[in-house]
Amino acid sequence: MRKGLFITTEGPEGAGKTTVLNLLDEHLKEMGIKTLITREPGGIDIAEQIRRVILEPENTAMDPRTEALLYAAARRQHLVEKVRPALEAGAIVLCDRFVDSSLAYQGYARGLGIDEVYKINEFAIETMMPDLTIYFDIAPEEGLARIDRHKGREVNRLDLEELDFHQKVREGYHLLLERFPDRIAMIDASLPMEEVFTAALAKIQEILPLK
Ligand SMILES: Nc1ncnc2c1ncn2[C@@H]1O[C@H](COP(=O)(O)OP(=O)(O)OP(=O)(O)O)[C@@H](O)[C@H]1O
Ligand SMILES: Cc1cn([C@H]2C[C@H](O)[C@@H](COP(=O)(O)O)O2)c(=O)[nH]c1=O
Repeated sequence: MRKGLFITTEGPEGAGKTTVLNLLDEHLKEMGIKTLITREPGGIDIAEQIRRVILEPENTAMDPRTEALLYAAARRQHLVEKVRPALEAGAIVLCDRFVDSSLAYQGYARGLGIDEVYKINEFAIETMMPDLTIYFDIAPEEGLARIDRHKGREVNRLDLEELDFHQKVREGYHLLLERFPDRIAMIDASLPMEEVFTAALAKIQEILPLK
C-alpha cells in the first residue's frame, strides 16, 4: 500500500529539474521528512544499464518504438526495485522524470502517439501514477544553452536532436498539462533558481499531510 507521496519533475533539457530536486530533497530532510531522490531512466543498476544503451550518442540506429520500450522497461524495474518499496515505507519519493517524459518525448515529439505510448507504459507502471508532477517550463533554446555552459555534463543522444524536436517536446508537455490539470503543476523555469525552488516547494506544501 502507498503510504508516502510520489512526486516527479518534468521538462525539456536544461530546465533545472535536477538542481531544484536536490535543493527540495535537502529542504524536506531538514524538515524531518523521510525522502528518496532518484531519476529516470536509471536509479538502480539494471535501469542505469538500460540508460546507457538508450542514451549512447553512437546508437543512432535505434528505432523509436525500441526507444519507447526501453524507457518503459527501465521504468518497470526502477518502480519495483526502488520507488514502490520507498512509498510503502512512507517516504516522499522525488523522481527526476517519469512516464510523462515518455509521453512528451516518444509519444509527441517522436510521433508515436501519446495514447499509444501510454498503453505500453500501463504494462510497466500498472496504476502507479505520481501524486504531483512539477513541470519546469523553459524555451528549449534557453535550456540547451544552460547545458552548453554546464561543463562536465554528459551529452546524450537525445540532447543531440534538432531544435525542432526539442520544441515538440515542450509542445507535448503543454498538451499533457491540458490533459492532467489536477496532477501537473507548471512553474516558470526561466526565473532565477531561488524563485524556481520557492515555487516548486509551494506546490509540494499544497499536498503535504498536515502535522
Ligand atoms: N533557474 C536557473 N537559472 C539559471 N541556471 C540554472 C537554473 N536552474 C539550473 N540552472 C543551471 O542549468 C544547468 C542545467 O540544470 P539541471 O541539470 O538541473 O537541468 P535538468 O533539467 O536536470 O537538465 P536535463 O534534464 O537535461 O539533465 C546547470 O548548470 C544548472 O546549474
Ligand atoms: C524518462 C525518459 C527520458 N527521456 C529522455 C529525456 C532526456 O533527454 C534523457 C534523460 O536525460 P536526463 O539528463 O536524465 O534528463 O532521456 C525520454 O525521452 N523518455 C523518457 O521516458
